[in-house]
Amino acid sequence: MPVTRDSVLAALRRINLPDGGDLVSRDMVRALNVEGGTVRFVIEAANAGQAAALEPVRAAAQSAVEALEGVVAVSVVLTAHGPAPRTAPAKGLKIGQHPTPQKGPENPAGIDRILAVASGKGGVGKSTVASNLAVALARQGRRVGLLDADIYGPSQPRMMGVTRRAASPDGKRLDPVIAHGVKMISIGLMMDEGQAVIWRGPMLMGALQQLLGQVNWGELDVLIVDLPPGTGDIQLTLCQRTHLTGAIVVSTPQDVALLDARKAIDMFDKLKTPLLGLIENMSTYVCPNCGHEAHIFGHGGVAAEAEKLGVPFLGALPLALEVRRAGDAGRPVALDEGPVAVAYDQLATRLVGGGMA
Ligand SMILES: Nc1ncnc2c1ncn2[C@@H]1O[C@H](COP(=O)(O)OP(=O)(O)OP(=O)(O)O)[C@@H](O)[C@H]1O
Repeated sequence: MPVTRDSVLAALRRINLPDGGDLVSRDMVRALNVEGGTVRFVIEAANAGQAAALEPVRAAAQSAVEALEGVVAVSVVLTAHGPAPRTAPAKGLKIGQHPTPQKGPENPAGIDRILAVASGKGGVGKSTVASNLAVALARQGRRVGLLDADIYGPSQPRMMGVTRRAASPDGKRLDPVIAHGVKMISIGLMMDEGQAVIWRGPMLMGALQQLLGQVNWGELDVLIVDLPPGTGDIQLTLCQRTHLTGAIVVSTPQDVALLDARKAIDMFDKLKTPLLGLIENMSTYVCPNCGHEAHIFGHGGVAAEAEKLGVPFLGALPLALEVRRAGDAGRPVALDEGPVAVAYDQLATRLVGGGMA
């Protein structure tokens, strides 16, 4: 018998909440979607504190739905309706200082690999790729960190759906926040939205050094670093102060983006950082209404460039409305099913298979 919306709701009515009522009577089930044997829904708590306490309820809801006849896969996400209370970093820890001397390149203890996601030009989807790749790797069971090194324009808090501040229990080191199974840190977790960072190069370099070394990353298989666009101080600091496993360069197929991508590639070459490959983002657009395929920014230019340079072409990612929506909603598209999620899963598989993540 195929599973229906009603049978899912009936199962959820049997999940009681610690403070009375059940998930349905308390109106906490959102975005219930039943497609074939796949069931997805969101449990929406009133605030982040309640959401944290409801993890056992989420697990019980997942098991109850999985047990229904006809169910093949279940995805249950716990979110908070309101923003979490902002806790300022403890006194004594200030991000933003001049760099401290370092003997040579070194990786923070416990981090096996560091991958940089870079682009020459802004707005080509580098942060989108970084967050989705992080999530796709975490879904494959890798222990993943995500460092938002775009100090002037941090976008990972929004893309990963984090509104709380990073805490520093001892005033010396920061705890990363955990979102969608990924440990994340960003200067955006220490500032109010709309507040600007106005630092010169040395301060940026010092801040990056802190975000790498003064964060309780724990054991990570891979740390993904979302770089700012271009070829500036942050890129230089990362390449010179760590042993980077390698860099992935994201570009759209447009000539003007490729021109800048070439500069980023040249920079990694000069800094002796291995280039793991190129990704073509916003490659094709398939109209959801008529199925017509359009190439808004061109198509195939990045693959051709990769061939010319003799570096791997890691894949083409479509221009899709759900990618933008998912980024804005703080829930990377790679968390769900669908063609874009499959593309990210394949990219993650390729990197894991090659020992790069
Ligand atoms: N494949 C895609 N399909 C649809 N929208 C996309 C896609 N990739 C990125 N976007 C959207 O394009 C915008 C820019 O993407 P993103 O912030 O990832 O680019 P960026 O290269 O990191 O930019 P910046 O230079 O600001 O760091 C975002 O709104 C994002 O949601």
